[in-house]
Amino acid sequence: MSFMEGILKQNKPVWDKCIATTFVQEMKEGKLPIEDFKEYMVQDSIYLKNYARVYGKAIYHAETLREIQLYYSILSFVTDTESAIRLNYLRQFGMTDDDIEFIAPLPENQNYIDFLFETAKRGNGCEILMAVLPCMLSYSYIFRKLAEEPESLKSRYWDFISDYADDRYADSCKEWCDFADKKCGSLSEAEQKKLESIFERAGYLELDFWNMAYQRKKA
Ligand SMILES: Cc1ncc(C[n+]2csc(CCO)c2C)c(N)n1
Repeated sequence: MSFMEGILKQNKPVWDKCIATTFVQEMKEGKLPIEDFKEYMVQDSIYLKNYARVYGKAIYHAETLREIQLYYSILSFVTDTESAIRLNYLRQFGMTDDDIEFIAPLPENQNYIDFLFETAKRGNGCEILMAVLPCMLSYSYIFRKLAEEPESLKSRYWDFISDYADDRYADSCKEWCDFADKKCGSLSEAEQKKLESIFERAGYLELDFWNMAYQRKKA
């Protein structure tokens, strides 16, 4: 089993917990109140802007031109492709990316951003890669599972679900895993353990993010 295959296997339980959150289940069923989805979209816009900043440091640590090209292809996905549906929703809410600049991140979001920045500040290239990968890989895993369920097709959020469940997106995830295997797969066991713990930590922060809107409602 390759380094990344091992990591994916280890992290499936956390990603399944993400699927089981009230937020994700209600999104699949189409029952999620639009106000909750709005809060998620606004928070996610803040998150994505900060997520993109971490790639600056990843590129700084890059060892080859190929690596730089891979990082900026991911970055353009974050700021352009991924943005299309998000911007569409923001428009429906009467907002643009400029409005996002005035909104504060909720604590769960801030925690995740702090973790990304902390890893970017102190970590090496592999460590930074482990912090940013779960975000991409967990979404493909979660949304492909959702899209398999017929209920999702009828959900008002189907455009959002199908976007991340896309086959081309899954292919990109496979490429990013192959890259991570090449970059980090031959490190010492101690170093790989450290990378695994960073990846796992990011997975739990993803789970907190999914629980965020629901937590607020309960409070
Ligand atoms: C909290 C949070 N976590 C993950 C994603 C998903 N995501 C962020 S960047 C990216 C693709 C990079 O090519 C993907 C799939 C999100 N939107 N918000």
